[in-house]
Amino acid sequence: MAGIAPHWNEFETRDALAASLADVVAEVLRTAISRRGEAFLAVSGGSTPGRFFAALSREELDWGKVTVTLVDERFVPETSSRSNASLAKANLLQNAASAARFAPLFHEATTVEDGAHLADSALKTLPWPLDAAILGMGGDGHTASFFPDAQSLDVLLDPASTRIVMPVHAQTAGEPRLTLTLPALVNAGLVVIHIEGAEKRNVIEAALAAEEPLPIRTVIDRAPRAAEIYWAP
Ligand SMILES: O=C1O[C@H](COP(=O)(O)O)[C@@H](O)[C@H](O)[C@H]1O
Repeated sequence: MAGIAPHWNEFETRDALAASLADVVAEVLRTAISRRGEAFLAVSGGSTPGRFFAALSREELDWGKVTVTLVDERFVPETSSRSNASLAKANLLQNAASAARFAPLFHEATTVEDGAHLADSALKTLPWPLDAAILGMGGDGHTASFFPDAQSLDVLLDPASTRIVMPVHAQTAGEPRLTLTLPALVNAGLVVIHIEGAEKRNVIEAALAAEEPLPIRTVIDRAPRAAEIYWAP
């Protein structure tokens, strides 16, 4: 199923991208606060969002009315260097944004399945839909934790899923993971795919051209509004 074509936003530098994306997301959060009294944002982990986090953390808005969660997480505690929660807390929930509430995906549990149930219940109490989902993408075409080799990928990408958080097992992912489901992500008011470098641009262009979609293509195709791709070399 081909969906709405994404909209490309291209920048000469990664700093320019970060500043522009931070301005856009801050405005989305301000508008949500004025419309419904609160705002809800999901961000990615990985190596890409650092500059964006730093710029967004300095935006002036009523951060006390903002809830921040993650699009995905490794099944590791915040003490791990691989924790996306610890990355977001150290880089986004700083400066003005230190007043925001953080809703983690990781919960102490014996299995990632139990942890995902705990996260699902906790996140169901939050003000859905997301106002903005800021996705990244790996060089293999995964986004959130929708890895091409994930077990039951079709369940994770089920547009009719009633789950918000699901466990993920994928050989290429390293440890087990937790991910927001496809509907939880694509129904955000703003869906951004933040990628940097020629290699990732090639991956996304190939995914958009290919017959057999990679997970990134499924997310783009299932978004009810055009996904916004933010790219810099
Ligand atoms: O595993 C992950 O990787 C992707 C991409 O990360 P990057 O280091 O290539 O920027 C990220 O979007 C995702 O949230 C993260 O868990």
